[in-house]
Amino acid sequence: MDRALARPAAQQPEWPDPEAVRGVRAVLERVAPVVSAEEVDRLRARLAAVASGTAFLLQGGDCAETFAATTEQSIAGTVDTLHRMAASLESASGLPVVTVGRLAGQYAKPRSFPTDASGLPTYRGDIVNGREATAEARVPDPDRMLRAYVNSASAMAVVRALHATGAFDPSGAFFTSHEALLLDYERAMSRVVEGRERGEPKPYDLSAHFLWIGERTRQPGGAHIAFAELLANPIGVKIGPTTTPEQAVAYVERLDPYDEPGRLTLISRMGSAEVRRVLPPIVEKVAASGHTVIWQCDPMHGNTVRSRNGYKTRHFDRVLDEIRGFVEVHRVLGTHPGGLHVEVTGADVTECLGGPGHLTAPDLPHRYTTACDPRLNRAQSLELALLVGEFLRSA
Ligand SMILES: O=C[C@H](O)[C@H](O)COP(=O)(O)O
Ligand SMILES: C=C(OP(=O)(O)O)C(=O)O
Repeated sequence: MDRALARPAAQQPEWPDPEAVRGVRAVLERVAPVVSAEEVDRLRARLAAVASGTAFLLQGGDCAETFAATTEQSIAGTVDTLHRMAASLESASGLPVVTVGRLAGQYAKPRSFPTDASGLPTYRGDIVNGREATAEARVPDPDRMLRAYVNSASAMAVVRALHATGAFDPSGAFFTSHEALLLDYERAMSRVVEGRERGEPKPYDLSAHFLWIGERTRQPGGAHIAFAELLANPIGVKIGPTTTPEQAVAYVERLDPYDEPGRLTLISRMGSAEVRRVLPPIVEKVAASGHTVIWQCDPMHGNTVRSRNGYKTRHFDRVLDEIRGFVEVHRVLGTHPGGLHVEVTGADVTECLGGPGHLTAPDLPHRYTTACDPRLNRAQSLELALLVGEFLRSA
């Protein structure tokens, strides 16, 4: 693992005190994991069905969880929203839905610029620095990794308790995920587990069941892909509009060398204007490679715009249109439009435009609380699931 992690790693904080980072890593290397290897294996088995076309994957939650907002109420709101979305998708498509939260660990954010509009170092998620606009808050603090671990473990305990009460269908097993971005944290949460995975001991990143590599850190020569290559977890890779079919095949060959359905999810986030043009040659070339990946649509990250009153936002109609394009592409090519990856919350926020409340730019300031990118609110999320269910039924 050390060799993989010695490669260039994009989007890492410049910790002021490397010795303190080593100390925190040493603590995290000994803590009880957030999830278990058995649960990770169970998710892989469920994802194998998605890859082979007999199930659907719904993944969603906050863009950036924050320590302050990791409350029982907010977790329950997100979990409930995802379960309701899953129920709509399941009844429309006739396929069982595997539900994976972007929660209990989604604390690190890749950013477009190293500084923000006021010239301060950018906020990189609560696991790295503080959101407050002061130079002091923005200094990367390795102790935040300990707080992220504690919050993730307590969020996971809330998730388990919610499911234990019988409030949700017990067959709708709930798994967790986040972007494997902050390598100091992810490596420290990895544990070599004996006797699994072809009988060989293999590292599991037990900070979550499913980890993905983001659009900004998927460089083939970089540390993130090399790290993911070593893990037994199911892995996702975000692929944006600059991805070539050859690059997609290279990811598949490296990250799924034994062609194990459920191991790799390619998460396309092309934007509604590009999906119908860019995705088909990628899908064709990957299909021709003989590997069975999960094709998942992230209709959020390619459709971000700035509103005229200065808010980062996304329009419900563009989000929906990217999903429609994604489903159309797969229907034409005979592949399975296997999943949806969305930024959603159970709260009644005003961050994305359109949808059932017909939100417009002047509505955005009312309840714009995201720590990074805009999320669909509960009503928008449920409407989206209903409409996507219709595409899946009629396609
Ligand atoms: O969630 C995705 C990225 O972290 C986010 O879009 C980056 O946002 P920025 O362009 O404001 O840095
Ligand atoms: C950063 C993210 O997306 P992307 O890597 O696709 O930009 C994300 O999903 O939080």
